[in-house]
Parts: sequence; structure tokens; C-alpha cells
Amino acid sequence: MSSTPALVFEGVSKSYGATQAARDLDLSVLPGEMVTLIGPSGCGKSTALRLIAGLERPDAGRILVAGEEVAGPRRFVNPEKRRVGLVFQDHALFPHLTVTRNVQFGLHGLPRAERAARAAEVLELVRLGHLAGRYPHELSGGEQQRVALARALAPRPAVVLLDEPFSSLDENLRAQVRAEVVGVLRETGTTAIFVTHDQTEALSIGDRVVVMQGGRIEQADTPYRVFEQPATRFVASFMGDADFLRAHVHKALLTCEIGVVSTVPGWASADVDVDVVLRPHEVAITPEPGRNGDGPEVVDMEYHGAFVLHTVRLASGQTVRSWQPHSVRHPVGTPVRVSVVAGVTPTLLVGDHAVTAPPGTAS
Ligand SMILES: Nc1ncnc2c1ncn2[C@@H]1O[C@H](COP(=O)(O)OP(=O)(O)OP(=O)(O)O)[C@@H](O)[C@H]1O
Repeated sequence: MSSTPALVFEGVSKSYGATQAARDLDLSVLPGEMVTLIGPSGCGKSTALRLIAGLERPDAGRILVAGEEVAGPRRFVNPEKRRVGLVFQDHALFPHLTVTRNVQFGLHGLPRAERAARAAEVLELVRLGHLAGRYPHELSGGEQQRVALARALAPRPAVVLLDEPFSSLDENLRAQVRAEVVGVLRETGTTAIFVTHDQTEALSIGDRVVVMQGGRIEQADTPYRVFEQPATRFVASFMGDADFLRAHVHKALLTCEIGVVSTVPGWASADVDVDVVLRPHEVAITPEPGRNGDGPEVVDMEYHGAFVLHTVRLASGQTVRSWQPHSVRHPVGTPVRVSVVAGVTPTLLVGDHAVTAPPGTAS
């Protein structure tokens, strides 16, 4: 496999009037890599896709697809000339064309026999060969999405862009179609950029997750690091539930309102205030029946089926959340002791940024 990146963004910016939809984006995507793009509404995900597809021109920076500059200060390659395939949320199939003709649509440069052969090949790949003669309205939503994928793959693009491809499908179908689409992309070693609103989807299908906010990339990292070592306060709160407690590190011990949280190796000479990020699965609670005085107390219990989310109010008034297995249900009002699950190394923040070394030293 070539080591030339399938896609490169170099300092790419794009504004619409006063709105900076993409700010100085840098990203390099390897061939075969699957990248998920996530962030709140309006953070610039679609703009990033539109820039790659050539539906927008960057104001600054360069974009390369498979080593070829497709957008830059002196160059702009039209969408149809880029080696980029598109799959949208609403499938965007031509209603008056059969499945085969829809798939052949992107292959106009080829001789007729080759077009037919390639369309048949990609329809087999998405396991829809038997439905080649049908029209889009004769297909289920999941089948339509597989046709859209076949059409995007037919011209052998260097990158396939998928803009919320599963969001119009109902929840049960979504998991199945997602598995099929991801399977085909993996099987064919296709480089793919997925835009999604769904944190679990972003973490489960991405080799890398790119978290955006306000037109910027906050973190581009493996799913594990994005979740377990968020780079910023925003990433910590956006990718999963998180509570933030004021804390202090002294003599390499991290303490906060709930007591000693963990040791912080390498911080022996530090004496600093930080915020500690606690996720509900990292917080343990133990009932203290009959305890007197003010202390942590369950103020909410939400049953989620396999797990029960307990919200606990600490003496300071701040709340933390704790996931418990489904059989553990501490009713509202239960006095509890709160601690951090053994072995957890929580993320520490100074201001809005995660720190791995005491402030003022090289991290
Ligand atoms: N054609 C346009 N003209 C003016 N402003 C635009 C245009 N397209 C996007 N924007 C603005 O640019 C910002 C980024 O929009 P974009 O569609 O990229 O966000 P998004 O992350 O894809 O949002 P969503 O998740 O809601 O689809 C938003 O503030 C949006 O209002």
C-alpha cells in the first residue's frame, strides 16, 4: 500500500462572511484509514467535507488528495475531476434510474462494457447484485444506502466522504447497515471520512476521531485517547459524560473533595490547583446507612437497562455521576461515600487544556 497520504489538509481556512467555518485545519489521513469527524452543530464538519469534495474553495491553505493538490492558492480542481466519492444522509439516488444505472452514473468516461462490468462488481461487493434492475423506491432505506455506497466506490476514489450516512435510518437498521458499510470499506481498503453526530459511532468505527469545535480541530487521535486522554475540557465533556472537580496536587498526590484520587508520578515537587475529569464509570459509590451530618447523597437515579446512572451531590453542592450495574439501585436520599475506581488515571486540566506534567515544566 502506498505511503502517500490519501488526504492532506495544510492550514486550511474557510469563512462565510464573519463566520469562520474552518480555521487553520491540519490533518493527514493514511490510505485505508477510517476517520470520523464529530463536533456540535455548526462546528464545521460539513464545511470540511465540502472543501475536500471541491464544493467550496478554501480561503487559505492547501488540500491534497492522493498526493495531488486539488485546492491551493493557485490551483483548484473541479469536483468531478477529484478522486473523491460522496455518500449523503439522504442517499441522493436518481429516482428514475435503476440501481445499475445509478451506479454507472459516475463512470461516464468508460466504455459501455467496462461500465457494466464495474457496476456489477461493486453491486456484488455491497451484496445487491440481485436487485440491480430495481428502482430506488423499490428498495429499503438500508439497501438504498448500500447503492449510494456502490455508486461512490465505482470510480475507485482515493477517499470516500460519508456525511451522516446512517442518520436517516431507524436505530435497529442503523447498526446493521453501519456494520455492512464499514465492512465493505474495510474489505476494499477504502480511505473514508465519516461525519457523525453520534459519539459512540465516532468511537466505534473510527481508526481516528477528529473532534471539531468552532471551525477548529480540538483533537485528532485514536478513539481510546480521545476518550481516555482528552486534550481539552471541551473534548472531555463532548465525548462522553464527564464531571469536573477542583483538585490539588501536592507531593504527587491528587486530592479533591472526595479525598485522594490517585498518585501523580512525576509531580513530586508540584503544589498546584487543577481540575480533575471524572467519568461516571470511574466513580464508585458505597452506601453509608445511618450516617449523620452533611455528606454525599444520591439526588437522582436513572435506569438505563444494563446500567443505572446515579447522580450524587457532594457536601459542596457540586454533583458527580456514577454508573452502577443494573442490579445496584440506591434510591434518592441514600447517603453514600464517593471514591474513584482503583487503577484510574484521571485527566487533569489547567484552564481548558489537559496537562500531563506540572505546569511550567515541559510535558
Ligand atoms: N453557505 C453558507 N453560508 C453562510 N454560512 C454558512 C454556510 N455554510 C455553513 N455556514 C456556517 O458555517 C458554520 C459551519 O457550518 P457547517 O455546516 O460546516 O457545520 P456542521 O458542523 O456540519 O453542522 P451540522 O452538524 O449542524 O450539520 C456554521 O456557523 C454555519 O452556519
